[in-house]
Amino acid sequence: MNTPTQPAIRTEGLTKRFGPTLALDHLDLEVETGEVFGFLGPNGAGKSTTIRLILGLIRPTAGRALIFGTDAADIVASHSRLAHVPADVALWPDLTGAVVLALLAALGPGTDRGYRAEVVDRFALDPDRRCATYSTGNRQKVALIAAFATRAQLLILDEPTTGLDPLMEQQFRICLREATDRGQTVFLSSHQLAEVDAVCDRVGILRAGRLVDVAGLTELRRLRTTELTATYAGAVPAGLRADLPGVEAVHRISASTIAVVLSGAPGAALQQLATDDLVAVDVREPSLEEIFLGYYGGAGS
Ligand SMILES: Nc1ncnc2c1ncn2[C@@H]1O[C@H](COP(=O)(O)OP(=O)(O)OP(=O)(O)O)[C@@H](O)[C@H]1O
Repeated sequence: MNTPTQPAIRTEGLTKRFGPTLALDHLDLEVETGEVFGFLGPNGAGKSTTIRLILGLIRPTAGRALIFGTDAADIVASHSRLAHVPADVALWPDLTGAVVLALLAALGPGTDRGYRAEVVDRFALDPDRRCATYSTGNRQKVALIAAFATRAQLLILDEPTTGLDPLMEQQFRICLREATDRGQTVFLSSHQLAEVDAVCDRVGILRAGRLVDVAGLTELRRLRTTELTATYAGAVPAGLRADLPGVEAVHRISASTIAVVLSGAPGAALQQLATDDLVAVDVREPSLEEIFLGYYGGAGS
């Protein structure tokens, strides 16, 4: 049974090789119960491979994945605790949305039918239509509704909002919040940084099959670079203050203004700047997008 000490997901040296391709390389990851964990990475980084391993759809080359302490290879036991939305939702074309929802409810770990009806309304899904007539976004809605209506302890969502319009994305966020309020854990793979920024507690960043970082969003921002613009009462000093602690780059913006990129915490540099004859200082945190470009830039995926 589930005990509070077991993480929702734990991977230990999880590795998958497809012939010559090392899709996932010794992934060690823990997703705590109750958190919304964002799983990010560029195309081909190994996100879907990780999810398929966690779901027991493919077998690891090495290592293992545990769902609340149960090996992912024990499909029946691990799937009694999770619900899943795949990146490409395929539905039975001749069944209506309503019939598919009933079918998925019968397969899953238990469904709250009242809540499901509410979510069908919120997502403005017409459940009486045949799935063959649904757009990509509508198929995604069916899978999302089915997952959100379960009381599964873990929701695994692979790129869940790619086909949704902004209004529906908003509904998605509401459902997600309600799920976490109920104590459900969410593992969310996404390319959409704004979404991750809005909903995730922590993120794991995957690149070329390797985990490059796991951090809380605030921590991630703080640990990366800070952009600082300093305007002097007179001309900027010779040397453009490239001697400040943590300086990565300095640019002259005008005769009296410099832009400084700092790595790490900006406190020490700010202290030194305090002795300069400044008329204005602007400190800007990098956006999530800039942070990820920093991670993804260079060697590619
Ligand atoms: N069945 C397979 N056979 C061979 N190679 C595969 C297979 N599945 C995935 N790969 C390779 O493994 C690597 C990781 O792919 P994966 O689909 O996990 O990436 P991803 O991060 O989900 O990418 P995307 O964001 O594009 O969905 C890629 O190089 C991919 O080509």
